[in-house]
Amino acid sequence: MIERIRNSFTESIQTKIAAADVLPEKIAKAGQLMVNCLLNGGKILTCGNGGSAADAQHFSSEMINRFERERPALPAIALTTDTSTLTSISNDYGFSEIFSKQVKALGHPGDILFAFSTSGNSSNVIEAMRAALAKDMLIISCTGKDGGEMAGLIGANDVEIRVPSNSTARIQEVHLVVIHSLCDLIDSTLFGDNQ
Ligand SMILES: O=C(CO)[C@@H](O)[C@H](O)[C@H](O)[C@H](O)COP(=O)(O)O
Ligand SMILES: [Zn+2]
Repeated sequence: MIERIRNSFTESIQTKIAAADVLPEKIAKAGQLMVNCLLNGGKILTCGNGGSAADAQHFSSEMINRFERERPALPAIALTTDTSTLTSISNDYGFSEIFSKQVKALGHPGDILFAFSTSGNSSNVIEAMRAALAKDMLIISCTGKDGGEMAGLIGANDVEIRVPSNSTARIQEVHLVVIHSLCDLIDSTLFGDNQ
């Protein structure tokens, strides 16, 4: 038991070290896109399944409420939380449309879709990306493994932040660091260096 626990910590640390080598430029570009979006009056829509749904909500709550300092509320919407909307879309159309219908309803040109999927192959997240493209929104994706089908939907102005790992759990653990890095970039760029 103790050895298994130690292995989880070691693997998580090693994945984060590998990610620190390859992801900073992608995260910096994503942070700049988010800052530009917010300065232009846009908002950020987030989505994902399971642990990635929690990640989507984690990010939007830090935008709407706060991260590490007092500052104005920032506009973000997690598309994972309205059970009436989620169940009715699933029931009437199908699970793969639960996010895309919300993107069609709420998304505007210049808004950002922040999409989480460790495999890059969740159909509802893929459909959300397609809906965002049709709305002239930008896409920032947090993925892992080989990027899946989502990787093929990323355009020149979008950003894919792909964690170099094949483990869903380890990928999710790095996604949380990415979320907090983005919050820090947004706050420091918009409201000054707090360090
Ligand atoms: O949190 C975990 C595993 O750590 C799971 O709940 C996981 O999020 C679910 O299996 C998701 O459905 C996986 O979807 P995805 O990351 O491949 O898009
Ligand atoms: Zn998990």
